[in-house]
Amino acid sequence: MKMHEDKSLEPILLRSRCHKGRLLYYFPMQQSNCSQDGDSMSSWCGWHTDHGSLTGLTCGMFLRNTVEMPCSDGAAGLYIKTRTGQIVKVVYGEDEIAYQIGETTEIMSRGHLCATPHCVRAPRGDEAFGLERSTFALFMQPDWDEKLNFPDVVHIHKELIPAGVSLTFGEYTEKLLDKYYHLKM
Ligand SMILES: O=C(O)CCC(=O)C(=O)O
Ligand SMILES: [Fe+2]
Repeated sequence: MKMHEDKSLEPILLRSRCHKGRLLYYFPMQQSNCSQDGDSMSSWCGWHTDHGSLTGLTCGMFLRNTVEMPCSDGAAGLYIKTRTGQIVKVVYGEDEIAYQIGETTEIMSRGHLCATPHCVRAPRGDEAFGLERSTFALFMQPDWDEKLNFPDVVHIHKELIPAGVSLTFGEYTEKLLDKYYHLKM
C-alpha cells in the first residue's frame, strides 16, 4: 500500500519507545470448570482485538506447580478468526513468534490490514486440573506523542476520530479508554 515513507508502519514502530512487553500468566481452571463439557472457546481470555499496531507472541507454555509439561488437551490455546470468519487454532513452536495485527494498524491502513480477533481456550477434562499457562507478548504501538494522520474513511471507532483532525496516539488511546471505562467520548 502506498503511504508517505515516514508514515508507514515500520518507521513508526522503529522510532517508538512505547512498546510493552508483558509476561502473561493464566491461572488453572477450577476443577468444576475443567470437567464441564461444552465450555466456551474463550474460557481463558475472551475474544478481542489488540489496541496497538502489531503484537508478537511466543507460544504458550503449560505448567503444573511450576513444572513445565505438555498440555493434556490439544484443543487448548490461542485461536484466531480469519477474514472469512473461520475459527482457527494457532499452532507454532517454541522457537517461533506469532504476529497479530492491532486495531491501530487496521485504522491507519484504511482496513487493508485487519485487526486479528483472538481468544485463549483453557484445557478441559480431569487431566487439565492444575494446568497453568504462561506466555510473553510484545505489544508494539506508536510513540505516545506520534501524530496519527487518520485516513478520511475509518472503519472502527469512527466516533472517536473526527474527520480532518489529527490526534496523537496518546490522545486517541485516552479517548478509547474513556469509551470503554467511563462511557464518555
Ligand atoms: O496468551 C496469548 O496467547 C494471547 C494473549 C493476548 O491476546 C493478549 O494479552 O492480548
Ligand atoms: Fe490479545
